[in-house]
Amino acid sequence: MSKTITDTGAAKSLSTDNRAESVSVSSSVPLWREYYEITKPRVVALLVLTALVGMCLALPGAIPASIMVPSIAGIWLLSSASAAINHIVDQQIDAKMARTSKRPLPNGRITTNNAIVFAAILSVIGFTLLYVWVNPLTAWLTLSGLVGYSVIYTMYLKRATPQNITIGGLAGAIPPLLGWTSVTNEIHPHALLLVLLVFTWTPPHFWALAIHRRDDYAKVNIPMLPVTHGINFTKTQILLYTVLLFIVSLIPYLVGMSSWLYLLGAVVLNVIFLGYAWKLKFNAEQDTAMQTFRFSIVHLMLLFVILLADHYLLP
Ligand code: HEM
Ligand SMILES: CC(C)=CCC/C(C)=C/CC/C(C)=C/COP(=O)(O)OP(=O)(O)O
Repeated sequence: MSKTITDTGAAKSLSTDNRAESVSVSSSVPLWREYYEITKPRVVALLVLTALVGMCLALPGAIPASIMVPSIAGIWLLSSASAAINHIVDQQIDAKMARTSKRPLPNGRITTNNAIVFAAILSVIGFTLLYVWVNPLTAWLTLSGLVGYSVIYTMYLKRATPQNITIGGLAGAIPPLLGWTSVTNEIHPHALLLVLLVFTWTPPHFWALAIHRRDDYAKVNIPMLPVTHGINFTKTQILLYTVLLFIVSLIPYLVGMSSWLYLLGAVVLNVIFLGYAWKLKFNAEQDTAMQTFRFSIVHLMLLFVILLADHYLLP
């Protein structure tokens, strides 16, 4: 893991599985950082935040550390493993897309075999932590998230249908339920509501980026919505999903799960999101799609932080 390698343009053109061994490349980036990178750390951090909030909302008081620590670690490890598998499966298309061409696998800085071993180790440790120290329900549900993302979405849906991310989005939406089942061992309707929130948020989150990166996806024949149905149609879908997200965001207040603080936060965040989606559809500038994508991340993060604040400040 301590081997240092260099990144020259030559590495990019190699196409065998032994790229990292066969090329002498140098990079200022240590190897552990390359492994860290294939876990999609920032995506997984937000996923874990939603799991943490799901966990905290399941009980009125504090969560015992004996459950919280193995649960968060297990969800983190299995999500990271699924991201690493996504990097392994997608390395050929990643090599051809501008956004992803510098990733460690297409660049040969990590070999396929080493990435497989890495993902397997993370998976086994993560699953064991959840199964032994949390509960089997959470372990199996988290594993279904891994299979949903790295097998069903990445290997099949992504290449098969422009609805890939609406269906595949379920895997990314499941963490709040995982947090909840960690402490209660049951599937509660309120946890499913949190899943629905992330599920409805995913299409505007991703399609905003897909508009910006449309040509990348077209180049590698990935049937993302802007490629198959055009940019205008995608913008309409984004706008409709942000309206739907607005409505879904009100439900936690309407069913008495959260109180006025959450309602206030949800309304403000969704008005802003709707504003971005409106601008994207009717008055877009060069950077509006990327601004919408970036705001989607802030939106989900703040929405879940506010859910948490509401839960503890206004019990
Ligand atoms: C099928 C569902 C999803 C798709 C297709 C998707 C797609 C993407 C893509 C393509 C990127 C850009 C990554 C990059 O440039 O490296 C991204 C970034 C991001 N996504 Fe998603 N996403 C999905 C679900 C989620 C979920 C459920 C979360 C969290 C709860 C999430 C959080 C993030 C974050 C935080 C980033 C920014 C990462 C960074 O700055 O490096 N995404 N997403
Ligand atoms: C166990 C569990 C809960 C798993 C969580 C699944 C997970 C990590 C979801 C993240 C979704 C995501 C970033 C999709 C993008 O994949 P992409 O291949 O379309 O994007 P890319 O081109 O950037 O690789």
